[in-house]
Parts: sequence; structure tokens; C-alpha cells
Amino acid sequence: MSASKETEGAVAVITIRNPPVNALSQQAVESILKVLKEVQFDPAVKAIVICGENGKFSAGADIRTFENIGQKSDSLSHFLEDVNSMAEKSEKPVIAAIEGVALGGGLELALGCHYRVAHVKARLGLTEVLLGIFPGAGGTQRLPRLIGLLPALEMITTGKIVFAPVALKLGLIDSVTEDNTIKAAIHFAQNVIGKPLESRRLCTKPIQCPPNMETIFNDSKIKLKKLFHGAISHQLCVEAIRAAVQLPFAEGILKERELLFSIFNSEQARDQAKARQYAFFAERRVTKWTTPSGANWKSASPHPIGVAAVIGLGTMGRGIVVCLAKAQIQVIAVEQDGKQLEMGRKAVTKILERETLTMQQRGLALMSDSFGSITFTLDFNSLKNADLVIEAVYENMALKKEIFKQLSSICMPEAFLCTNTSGLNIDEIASVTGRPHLVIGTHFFSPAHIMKLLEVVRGYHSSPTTISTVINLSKVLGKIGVVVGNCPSFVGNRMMGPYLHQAIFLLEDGCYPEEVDKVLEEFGLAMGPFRMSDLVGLDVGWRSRMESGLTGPKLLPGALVRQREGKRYSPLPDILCEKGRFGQKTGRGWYQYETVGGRNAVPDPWVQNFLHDYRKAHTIKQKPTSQNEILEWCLYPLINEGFNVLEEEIASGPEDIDVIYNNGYGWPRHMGGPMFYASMVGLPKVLTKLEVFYENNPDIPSLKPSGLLKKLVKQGSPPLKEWRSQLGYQNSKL
Ligand SMILES: CCCCCC/C=C/CC(=O)SCCNC(=O)CCNC(=O)[C@H](O)C(C)(C)COP(=O)(O)OP(=O)(O)OC[C@H]1O[C@@H](n2cnc3c(N)ncnc32)[C@H](O)[C@@H]1OP(=O)(O)O
Repeated sequence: MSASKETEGAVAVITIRNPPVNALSQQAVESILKVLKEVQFDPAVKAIVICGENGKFSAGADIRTFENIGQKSDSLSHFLEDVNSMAEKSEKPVIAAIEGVALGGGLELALGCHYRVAHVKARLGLTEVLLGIFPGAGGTQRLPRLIGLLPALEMITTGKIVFAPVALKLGLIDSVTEDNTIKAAIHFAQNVIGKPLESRRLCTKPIQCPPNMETIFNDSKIKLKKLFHGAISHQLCVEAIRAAVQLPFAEGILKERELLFSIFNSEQARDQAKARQYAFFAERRVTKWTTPSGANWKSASPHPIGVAAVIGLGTMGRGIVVCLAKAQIQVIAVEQDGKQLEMGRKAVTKILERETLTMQQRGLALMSDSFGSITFTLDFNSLKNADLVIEAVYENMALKKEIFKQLSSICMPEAFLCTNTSGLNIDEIASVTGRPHLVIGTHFFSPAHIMKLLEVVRGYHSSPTTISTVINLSKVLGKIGVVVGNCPSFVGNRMMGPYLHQAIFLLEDGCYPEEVDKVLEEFGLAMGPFRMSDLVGLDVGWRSRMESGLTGPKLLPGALVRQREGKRYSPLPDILCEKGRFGQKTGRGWYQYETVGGRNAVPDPWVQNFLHDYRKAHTIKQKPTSQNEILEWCLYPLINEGFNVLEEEIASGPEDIDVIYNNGYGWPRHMGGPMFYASMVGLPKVLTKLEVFYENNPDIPSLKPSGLLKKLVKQGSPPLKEWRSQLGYQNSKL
């Protein structure tokens, strides 16, 4: 960790060195300060360029140290601000040469410089808020002065990252280069030697403010509350920016410090910051996958994928085609029906047009010709050219097996065969092929071109190379691949089961859909269980329950209305479906909608009356349930299933589950994920509640506390990072 100096003519080049991302540790910043002081007094130096080693300016503060430093990180921010201020006050021009990334404290350092030159592919952002803190080294005071109130408000409160061309338009940087950035910055420096610097010092620059500032701040807070629910740091960002417009620079800096300090002083804000930082590292942790047999990310090499094929152009297939094409992979899109193929082609083209527009707006010169080419075809034989095939037809085992049988004979012997199923048995599908080691599950989430999560489901025979190839592909697609084991519904959907059942039981017992949703949405979930079910479509679950004989014609005669095989069962969603209430798609479900396909869920008096009559018919006494009880009844069974998933080695660690929930199920990042949340609530509390729930409801097996949860509590509830060592996984091989 160091900063070194070289000189090129009259220009001193200070290089930050702290691999892999030149994070600003205390040592790194001390080192920058030392060299910066040195060059101030060197008469031969007329201008200074600051850059980062290995093509990265700086990814900001060293997050690895946050856990241990607590409140100290707020004084570390002041320390960085002292360096920024020294650069700003320098009588010699200071130029930031930005390659790769300038994020968080890295961008704050660049804002202290008089000029910023960036490579065209560089990304810049004040991302602190995404880690539960906010820019505390002058960022909230300098950015609005540089680019204006509104763009600064957006960047700081959302942690938005912009590419260099957009940064140039915003006025965040002064020049963009496609060549060697350091050389370009040295050249830039030579041209500004001797020019007045006063107007380049952001601390002296006034902020251009619109007249309706207070409305802007208030609206922003309301919007952020909706977007990030109870997340505190976003709200504090607004206060810091308010200080920037209301106070002179030096006082604004003091206010920024005070607000940052308030985060470390509040238990809730500290917990949220911990949760977000945990979520950041959990996403890195899951890339280091391992399987119960000991295969892992180090022991396998991925194969590159030049040509990929997608079978089935329904909603999922279309999204998958789009993300492959966006990653510049050549795609063969196959349908069996001419009409479906044409509809698929049109839909894909439309999405790609929209994506092109968005990319252009983000300053990325990505035109449609830089997408991978797509061949739409009815010819199954064209699959012989694919390195990897993703089957994305509807969930039907017989159909999937038929397709995989064909794939096994058509495709190249080394081609990987993936199935986009959300819960079917991968081994059964693989069994009909002559290459089960090359078969794997790729569970995409809808819309597939947007959602970041990919559940990578290893079958019994999936080879390490197959896992590695698909995990690598997920990175190429800009997704987070999480390796999971093969069991009904895998990880995410399996844990959803007890949660959704419990939410429905709450309706039987006296709650209303809007009441339950409100509690879970206030907790931070993107959508409560009933709004989510209406969005997905109630008919999806209904069809699968009919298929498995839980309802409909296959239901055994004499079955009790509210019981199946001795377990509690609620027919409520079946009855809704029988009445044609499928959710948004029919304009009625647990809620009513303004139109068929409408999005705006409105509580429906019909549902309220229906629930009332249902309870009366089944002589169910309505129980008052507090908000906290609703939360516990829904979340603890979900968490319990998470422990079962860990115990059965379906997920390799709690981080895997949390990454799945944060990226695929709308879990609020400032709550870390369900397993992290359980660790924050305290495992003994979760266990005690589940024990009581189960004792009073022995007909709900999912309430039975997991063996792993009990084991962990017995061991004194070790911190989450130690849970892995309690699992059967051979982590020692990592
Ligand atoms: C004494 C002064 C202290 C300064 C005080 C001022 C306070 C400022 C507040 C902040 O700056 S908060 C931090 C803001 N920065 C960020 O949010 C950036 C986080 N990082 C990223 O977004 C990405 O990692 C990246 C930089 C865009 C690189 O992405 P890429 O996909 O290329 O690689 P990764 O796998 O994500 O990362 C590689 C490797 O580096 C580790 N890492 C990344 N950023 C940091 C960081 N800021 N601090 C410490 N370590 C970081 C990451 O964990 C990976 O390590 P691993 O061991 O391979 O898992």
C-alpha cells in the first residue's frame, strides 16, 4: 500500500498502489498526503497528476476495514477530506487521471483536484450510500457545486455510477480520452500550467439553485423512502446536500461530518450499514463456489461460449435471448411454431431497441450492431452449432425430457445443455441424455434481461467444468450466479413456500391481504406476498396444485377442505382461481385493478366479504394479529426453511441464500438477506418463536425448527461467518 511519485518534465505523477482496486486505506491516504506535500515544495514540479495503478483510479475506502473501525471511519473520512482540501488549495494544478473506477472516496479525491481527465470506459460514482453510509470527505459539498443540485442529488442519494461520456456531459470531468489516460492527463497538465486556479477550486464555487429547492428536497426524501423503504443513509444524503446549498463551504463540511457521525451513533443506521457491507462481500463470496463433493471454483476452468442457443421464445426465453445478445454472444433462437417464432422475434427486437436507447442515454455508444447476432429459426438441427443450449419451454417434465433427448443427439458432444426450470428435477432431465455431466439448471428470474440473479442448479452428475462455465457465463451476462443443489424448487422458491402458506393462513385467521402486504413492504420487501402473487398470476400455483392432486379433479374424494394428508391446507387461492381471479392478468385477484393487466393494486371489498364469509362458514374465530406478529409469522418460517436448505447442503453457505434473496426476491439490502436478518434478530429468539408456533400448530410441518438452527443456538449462536463450518461441506478445500 503506497503512493509513489515519478516526474515527467514539469509534471509529477502520483500513483496510488493498493491492489486489487487501489482502495483508500489509512496507509494509502497517508502515503498520498506525504507525496502530495513533497511535490508542493519541489520547485521543479509545476503540475501534479494523480492516478491509480493497474488501470484503476480508486474504488474508494477499503471496505474490508469498516467492520473493525466503526466510528473511526468517520474520522478517516475527515482525514481524506484534509488530503482533498490540500489538493484543492495547491498553487500547482492537480489533475486526476481516472481509469477504470473512481468510486466513493476515490471520486471524492478526484473532486478535490482542479481537473479530471478520464478514460472513455471509466466509471464514476459516489456509491457510499449503497454501503449504508454517505460521502463524508467533502463529496456532498463539492459535487453539487460542480454539476448542479439536481444531478448531484440523484448521484449521491442513489449511488448511481456514470460512465465517462455521461460524466463529461454533466461537467463532472473535463476531458475524455480513448488512449492512454495518464499520458492524456500529463498533456492536459502541461497545457494548464500557469493558468489561474481560483475558479477550479470547488470550495469557492457557488451552487446554482432552482427557486423551489425545499420542494425538491422534500420530494426527494419521499421518493427515496418509497425506493429504499426504511434505509436511513439515503435520507441523510439529502440533509447533507441541503447543507451544501444553505451554508458556506466550510460550515457545510462540518455539517457533513456531523451527519456522518450520526450514522455511527445510531444502532439502526449502523446495523443497516453492516447489512449492506455484508451484502457486498456476500456477492463476492458466492463466486468462490464449492460443492459437497469438494469441487470448487479453483479446481475447474470455464469454457468460453461463442454461440448459445435458446429453445422457447416465451417471456423467459425472450429475456434470455436479449441478455445473451447484449453480451455479444451469437444466439440461435429456436421455436417449434411459426407464429410463436414471429412473436418472439418482434418482442426481442423491441426489447433490444429499448436497451439500445437506454445505453445511449447512459452514454454508451452501444448500437444494435454491437449486439451478438440472433438467428430466429424453426430448425432444431441448427442447434448443432451451439456451444451451450438453454431450454426455456414451460414447466413440463415430459416436454423437457423430450427436448433433452433430441438435444443429446443433435448437439456437439461437448455442448453444455441447460434447463431454465424454476424447480423441476435436473437429474431426471439429465437422465435422458448421453451426457449428464454437461447438463445443469439455469434458473433465470423474470424479466430475464433485467434481474441480476441466476440460480445455477448442479445436478448429481454436473461436472465442475459445467458449473464453472455457467458461472462464468453469468458474469459475462452481468449477472450473479449462485450455485445451488438440486431439490424441488431449489433455494429461493423453496423458501418462498412456507412464507406464502403462512401469509394465506393469516388471512384465514383474520388478516386482510393489504394488511399483511403493508407490514412486509414497510419492512422493506419490494412487494408483499399478495401483491407479488397477483403479479405472478394465481393460476401458476393453482395449475401445479391441480397437477399434484391437492385440488381439482385429481383430489381424492373425502379430502377435508382445510387439510391434506394431515397437514393444514388453505383452499383460499384455489377458490379465487375457480372464480377466475388470477391476479393482474384478469384485473382481479387478492386485489382489484383498474383494468385487466393493470398494476395498481386496490383493496377489494369483495375479497373482504369473501374472507368474512369463509371464516364464518368454517367457524374460524378472527384473531387480532399485531404488525410484529405478522412479520414473525411470515419471515421466521422462510428463515427456518433457509436453515433446512443449509443443513441439506442445497446452499453452501448463508451468503448464498442472502445473495439469492437480495437479487431475486426483492429483499431489502439494508436488511442483508434473510439469514443475515436472522443473525441480527438473534437465533435464540427465532428458535423460541418457531418452537411456540409449531407447538400450537403441529399440523404445519414447516414451522418445525430446523436441526441446524437448534444446533447453532446450542453452540451459543456463533456469528454468521462461522455457520459454514457447521455444514457438511468440505470448505477446508477452499
Ligand atoms: C483513510 C481514508 C479512508 C477513506 C475515507 C473516505 C470514505 C469513503 C467511503 C467510501 O469510499 S465507501 C467505498 C465506496 N466504494 C465502492 O462502493 C466500490 C465497491 N467496489 C465495487 O463496486 C467493485 O468491486 C469494483 C471496484 C467496481 C470492481 O468490480 P469487479 O467486478 O471488477 O471486481 P470485484 O470482484 O468486485 O472486486 C475485486 C476485489 O476487490 C475487492 N474490493 C472492491 N472494492 C473494494 C473496496 N472499496 N475496499 C476493499 N475491497 C474492495 C473485492 O472484494 C474483491 O476482492 P475479493 O477478495 O476477490 O473478493
